[in-house]
Amino acid sequence: MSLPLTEEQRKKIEENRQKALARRAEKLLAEQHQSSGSGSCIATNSSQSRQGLPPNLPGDPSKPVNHGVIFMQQNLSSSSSDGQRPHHCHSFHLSAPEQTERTWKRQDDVPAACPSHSSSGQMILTGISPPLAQEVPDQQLLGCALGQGHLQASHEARSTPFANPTPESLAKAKSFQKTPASAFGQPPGDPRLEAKAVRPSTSGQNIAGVHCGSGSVTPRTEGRLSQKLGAAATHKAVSSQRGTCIRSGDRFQVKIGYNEELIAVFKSLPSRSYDPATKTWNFSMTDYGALMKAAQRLPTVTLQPLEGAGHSRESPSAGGTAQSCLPSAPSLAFVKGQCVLISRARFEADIGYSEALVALFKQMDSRSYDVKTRKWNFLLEEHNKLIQRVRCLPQVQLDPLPKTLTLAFASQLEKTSPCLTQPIPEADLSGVDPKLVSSLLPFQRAGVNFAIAKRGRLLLADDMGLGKTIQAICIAAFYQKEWPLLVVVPSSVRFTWEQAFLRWLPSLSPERVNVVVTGKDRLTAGLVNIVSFDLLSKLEKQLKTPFKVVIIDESHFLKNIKTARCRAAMPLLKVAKRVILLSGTPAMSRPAELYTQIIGVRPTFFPQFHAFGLRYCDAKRQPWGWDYSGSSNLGELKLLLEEAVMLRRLKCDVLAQLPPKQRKMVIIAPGRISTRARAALDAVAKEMTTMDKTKQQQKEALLLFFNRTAEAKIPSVIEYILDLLESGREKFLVFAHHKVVLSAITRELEKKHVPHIHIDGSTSSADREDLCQQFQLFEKHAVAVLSITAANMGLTFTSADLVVFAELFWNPGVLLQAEDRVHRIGQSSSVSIHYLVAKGTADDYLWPLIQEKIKVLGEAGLSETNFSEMTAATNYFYKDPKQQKIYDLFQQSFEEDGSDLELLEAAESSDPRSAPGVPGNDSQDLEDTPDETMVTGSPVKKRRFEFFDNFDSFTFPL
Ligand SMILES: Nc1ncnc2c1ncn2[C@@H]1O[C@H](COP(=O)(O)OP(=O)(O)OP(=O)(O)O)[C@@H](O)[C@H]1O
Repeated sequence: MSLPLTEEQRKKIEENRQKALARRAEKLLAEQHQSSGSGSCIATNSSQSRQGLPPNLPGDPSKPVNHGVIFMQQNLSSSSSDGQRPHHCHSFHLSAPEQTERTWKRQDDVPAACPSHSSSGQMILTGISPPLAQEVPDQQLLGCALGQGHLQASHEARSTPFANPTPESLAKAKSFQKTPASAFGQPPGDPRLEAKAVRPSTSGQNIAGVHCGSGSVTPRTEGRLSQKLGAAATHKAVSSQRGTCIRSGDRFQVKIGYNEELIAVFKSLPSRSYDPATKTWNFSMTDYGALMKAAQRLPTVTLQPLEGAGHSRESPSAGGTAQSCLPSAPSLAFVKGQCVLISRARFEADIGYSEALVALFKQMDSRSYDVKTRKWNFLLEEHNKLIQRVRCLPQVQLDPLPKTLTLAFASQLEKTSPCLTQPIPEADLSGVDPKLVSSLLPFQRAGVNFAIAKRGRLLLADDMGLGKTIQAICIAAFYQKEWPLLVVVPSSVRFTWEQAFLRWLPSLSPERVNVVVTGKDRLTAGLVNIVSFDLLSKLEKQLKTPFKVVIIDESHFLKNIKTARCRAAMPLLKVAKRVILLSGTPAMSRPAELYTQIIGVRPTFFPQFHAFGLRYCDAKRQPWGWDYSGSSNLGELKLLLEEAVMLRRLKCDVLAQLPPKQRKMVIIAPGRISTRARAALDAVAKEMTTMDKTKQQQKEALLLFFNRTAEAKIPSVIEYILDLLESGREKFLVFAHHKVVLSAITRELEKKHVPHIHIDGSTSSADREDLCQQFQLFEKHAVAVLSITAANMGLTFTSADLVVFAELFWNPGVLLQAEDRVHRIGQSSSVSIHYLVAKGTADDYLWPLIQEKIKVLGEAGLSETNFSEMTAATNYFYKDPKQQKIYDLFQQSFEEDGSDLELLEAAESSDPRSAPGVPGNDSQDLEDTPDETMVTGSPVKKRRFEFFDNFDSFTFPL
């Protein structure tokens, strides 16, 4: 056991250690000099030294880039081994001799701004060459010494990583402000004491002197640097970092070198803004008083107040109290704020306190004071009067409502309208197809009226499934005289729109509807021209005369102004007379997404995005530019949208008018079917009509056709699902039959990281239940990929209200049961069902077949479905006699007793790739195995066709 060291021995060791550290620092400096030749600092790379110090973010406003500020690393001899920066300055003994131990470096030369520590936790000094240090003005040096001055009273002292002020470091920096009080043995937090402690006195005694007074130091004076420091230490007022406040409009900026404590103060001020160009902070005048007060408490800072603002630190009043040093009125009294709309009739003044202003408010007839918000509000008709009067108050700046708002609410502002809410007049729809008009639900009719009252320019933002299509067609038809009409839609629904026009406007000849399918097509070939967003951007140059009436479906696709689709569409909207934007989710995450849609409808609103961003996106200046991802004044934005741009009804608002189920036939893009798939389909169809086949061969051919259809539809199905997700559909089911389709969908969802579940014939009963529960509980978007035959019964998915059938199935009972996974007890919404139907495939026969069967069910009182109306109205039926033959074949095959089971079994055992004479049999990527091959003999398979015995799906009350 060794004897304890004597005091003298300890001192000696410490002295030697200090010397060694100093030598090492010098050596490092010399090395750095050699390597860089610039005299800049060395950033050592001890991993320990970087702990908790994130690398500098480029342009971080808190980073003292190019401030020309130095910081100091110290190695003092008092004890503290916790490795933390001290919070109390009494452990900091600032004296010349001690400072000779310190080395200095220019912050902008220090990548990590962090001292190195030896593995034992001791700091390795880093530094710059003495000449550089000598160039630094004294007050900066001392400013840094104090500012960074959590001078570590330890051998393990660490410098402050001020280039990377983390929240913790800032918090510590703030806590340092309390140091003076602590230094006097006072409990921290007494501002007056603190102010006294830090305030330079007229006697010339400075804070450094005060602090040093209590410390013991080893007198040792070496070199010019230490002399400077010594001088600095004894002349605090001279040495503290000096800065000035400069007025700039209604704000003021602070010109000063980098100082961590001061930055912490800056960051605590609500109106702060950092200008990376000038590398200065600026503030609203409302924060002036607070800033000066806080700056006065910082021993390291001397801030020259604004001209005419009263006393500065250099000329403190004789009394010497903190308060006496504060700049006084008039600058402090300056208040700035803005008017904000709070209802269709009223606005409030969002502004700080000013006696004169309150006196003025009290003169307004419509004044009202909200005790909760502590703000005054007024009728809009007094807006202009108030603004005029406020302009006479020199210390007040109250910004009026933006011009856009005054235009939108002109009738209230100018008091031209006697009542607040004008009823929307009933539009005269006598010129529109009566079939369409009579089909409109009451809320849809109201939507049409609203649109016409807005002269055909609006954003119709009804919830999904509320029938925006029928309303848009009706509005457009009201302006039929101004056609040709342009309809821009996601490519997956081009043909659905064509069908909708034909369905709702029977007077419109099908030849006059032009669906643009390729980049070679003409954009103006029809009276109604339907084009996808992507093709529009390729074809808009074709346009010689602009369209006067334009519909944009899923208009949130235009949310990003930089996209080609947006660039192509916006000029068209600007010149069109009528603009009907449709979206169930106009903004999915932030108000900025609404901008293009707002100016699409009202091009004069907020001509500059920046003005919109400042008001509604909480725009913040960042070193890399403006950040518009936030939100502000949302109440006002809502009022503006409702007044002049948008109509939005939610499903729950109009539930009573909606049927419990709404089915939609979605004609998916034939263009997406590859040439090879098309050839395979044609070959099978031909074989079905030409060859004299046995019954078995016929069924095989039919199943092959069914399988080929499945693979041909995959790209369109995936496109449709992705469009649904992009449109904000949160939860839905996708049913398919073939494994190849189910797997392709699942793969795509995995690729896109969309939460999903997958249930097919191979999923065990226990897993099904678990997956089902998972889906029910998913809070955000999720897709359930389900086998039509393996998941069509016994499962509840009421947390979704949309079912998509990627494939048709010949047995409508199975389809209806599948629909009822969502439409059942527990469902509180109207359910949408989308059947994806591909022309030129087996769907051409399956779809009418399903209609027929459903009709029979309906006649037997077993179904309330409206399938047939959809098909008949859209002229879906085939006309070619050859097709008739195939249809007959389908019908015969499926109508024979037990054919379902037989066919399915045949399908399960068939391998279309091996079928003779079928093009594309060499396909590598096709897996035609129908679903459920794994469950041969399972009760599920037997049960699935017993739907006629299971009426629950038709009779369950909601
Ligand atoms: N008045 C109506 N009469 C008959 N069917 C209607 C009516 N209104 C809507 N539908 C049907 O409801 C279904 C949903 O309508 P639509 O597709 O227009 O909704 P949406 O609001 O555009 O939904 P999404 O935002 O999901 O596209 C369609 O099948 C449509 O034909």
